[in-house]
Amino acid sequence: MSNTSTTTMIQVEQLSKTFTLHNQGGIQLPILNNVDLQISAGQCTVLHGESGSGKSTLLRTLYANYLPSSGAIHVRHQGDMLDLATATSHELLDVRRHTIGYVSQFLRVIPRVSTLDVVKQPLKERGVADDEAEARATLLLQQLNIPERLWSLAPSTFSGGEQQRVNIARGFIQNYPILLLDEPTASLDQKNSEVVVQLIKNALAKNIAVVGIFHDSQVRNAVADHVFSVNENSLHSTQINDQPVALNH
Ligand SMILES: Nc1ncnc2c1ncn2[C@@H]1O[C@H](COP(=O)(O)OP(=O)(O)OP(=O)(O)O)[C@@H](O)[C@H]1O
Repeated sequence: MSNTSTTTMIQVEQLSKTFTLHNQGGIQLPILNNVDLQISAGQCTVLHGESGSGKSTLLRTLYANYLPSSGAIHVRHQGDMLDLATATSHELLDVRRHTIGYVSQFLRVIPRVSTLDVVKQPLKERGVADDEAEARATLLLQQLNIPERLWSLAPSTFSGGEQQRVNIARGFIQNYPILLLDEPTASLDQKNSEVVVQLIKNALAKNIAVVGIFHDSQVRNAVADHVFSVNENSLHSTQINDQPVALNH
């Protein structure tokens, strides 16, 4: 599943994140402590660790949802390395438009916006012609088994699994060089999980760097090139003689 490219797409250095609970007496919650991590093009890095260890916090910090307390997150953005910890808000928006895609577990639904438009939006924002955006959205919705009768409806009334698939279609519609996936198969049945595995493999074949959290061990083992253990702050390869190593928790 990986190719030979080793272009570094994200270099995390000594990243720490402490939450301060301002409405609870200013209590400090240290979550990430001096994390070092390198993410390469064309490879899938899985964040692993027990519940509450900080996997989602790390993923969100890589998307600049959270500002690091200290350390650096150097991202390859349009040929240069940009530190998200010190980037301007304008630069962060540009990174999100062109370089990093993020698929959260839950779709943020906008009332009255159709499924097709929700999926097309990232391409439209980049000025891609409507017929091209529509063709790509249609293909992804078909692949993800969203019935055509739902495409013109706003996804607010959809089931959890349908909403998650719309969100995945939206995340995969553009070939972001870096794709962050937070439990993309959490609400999906096996058939649709397999579609997501295939989409991830296709992305890796296009040299996209994927970072994900997958509680489903089958999905994790099917896509992981490396596992980053958030508890131990260590990165290890999962490939031994081309056989992924099973992680049982
Ligand atoms: N915005 C926030 N403010 C305060 N504390 C937070 C915030 N986000 C996360 N935390 C805390 O950080 C810790 C790590 O949470 P996080 O969601 O990153 O864990 P996780 O490893 O993804 O867990 P799970 O596998 O259960 O989803 C938790 O104790 C959580 O309560």
